[in-house]
Amino acid sequence: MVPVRLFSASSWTRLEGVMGAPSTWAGLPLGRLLPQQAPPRPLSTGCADCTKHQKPPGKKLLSEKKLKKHFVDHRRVLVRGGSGGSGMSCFHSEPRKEFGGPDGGDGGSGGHVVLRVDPKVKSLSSVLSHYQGFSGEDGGRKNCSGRGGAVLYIQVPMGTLVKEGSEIMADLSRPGDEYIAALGGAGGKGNRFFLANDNRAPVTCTPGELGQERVLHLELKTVAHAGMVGFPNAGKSSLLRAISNAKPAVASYPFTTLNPHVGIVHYAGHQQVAVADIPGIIRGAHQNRGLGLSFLRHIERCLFLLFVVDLSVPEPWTQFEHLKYELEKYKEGLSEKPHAIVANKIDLPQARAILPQLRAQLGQEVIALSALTGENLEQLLLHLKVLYDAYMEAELGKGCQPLRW
Ligand SMILES: Nc1nc2c(ncn2[C@@H]2O[C@H](COP(=O)(O)OP(=O)(O)OP(=O)(O)O)[C@@H](O)[C@H]2O)c(=O)[nH]1
Ligand SMILES: [Mg+2]
Repeated sequence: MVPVRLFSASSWTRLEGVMGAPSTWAGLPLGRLLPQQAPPRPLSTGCADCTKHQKPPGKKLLSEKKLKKHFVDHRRVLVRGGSGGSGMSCFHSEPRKEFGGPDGGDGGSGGHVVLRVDPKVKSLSSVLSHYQGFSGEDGGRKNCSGRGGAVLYIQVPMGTLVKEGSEIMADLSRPGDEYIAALGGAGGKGNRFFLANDNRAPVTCTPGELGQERVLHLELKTVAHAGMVGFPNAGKSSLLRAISNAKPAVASYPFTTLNPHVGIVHYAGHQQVAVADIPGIIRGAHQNRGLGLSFLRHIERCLFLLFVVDLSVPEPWTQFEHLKYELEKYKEGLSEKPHAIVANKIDLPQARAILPQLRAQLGQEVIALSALTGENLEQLLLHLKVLYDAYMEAELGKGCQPLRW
């Protein structure tokens, strides 16, 4: 199947801002927008006119370093369910009705605290360190039960792993997934509850229970269909920019990308493949060299991998071997995932010369392309679709619900 659009596709990137607004309107010089000599005003007219000449508001693109501050992939959270309301102790009172009997209502139960996946949330930065659920209301007279506490939802990004101690409690990897982080306490009983044949006028009522209290560790592991793995400067971010409209920073120095970015590639029939740009890996990353292990876990969740090799270096095939080695050292079998090898920077003259040698060394299909000029990007997009279709088929064959974007 042929992709609908090659260079433009809707996407989301981690907390990335909207492109900056143009500095002048419609290319007009500022002098033409503002009168040369403003006529004297008889009265102050506020800013209604001045605002016309102000720059239209627009969000600035966040730099990768600022983005790093916003991108949080670990959080320790103390969650406490809401307390139950207390039961009531009172007696029915009505004119000319003696001994009306106990009519104290039960307290409402406390609200749960629930973690819920919101696809719009991209990092754990919005998750606070402490949550207290809503308490239930106390019971009332005339057998009225107290209102139960509302559920408190904490929105988390897709791919959040919930751990208690070292035990994994939940893996929230699909939109709408929920996990009850803390149960609300049960409401207390009113004195009506204690009415019995041998006790016609109980005064006993019980207080509501406290909500459950837990300390949870939330860990974000990016979920995408394809993960781009490569050395720094291999051109991963440039490639993601070329195939989707995600806008990760591109620069000629290593470790430009500090957080994973996800872009969406659109195909015919509203099919969307999510591709993640993972920060560069170097030799010894599993020993925490370079950016180390902190982001290798983002690769774990990707369903298939795109190894991006830089054709401008003298022996590009060693890059592929080192990448595989690092992945294996991090987690056994990680490099065995379905993958494609992408050789970038084919536009450079030395790259064309070295390509046959790379193919011979690897003995596998290599997609040679240029993220800069757009040469041969179609082959990558077609291959991506083949990998995606194979995954969908396998999941549907197993009776599982495949990950759709
Ligand atoms: N000639 C040429 N240069 C490229 C190509 N793709 C990327 N580059 C350049 O290579 C440099 C690194 O590109 P990036 O996309 O930032 O590389 P990266 O793999 O994301 O790097 P890190 O974020 O540091 O891991 C930039 O100067 C790009 O302009 C290409 O196809 N041809
Ligand atoms: Mg990058």
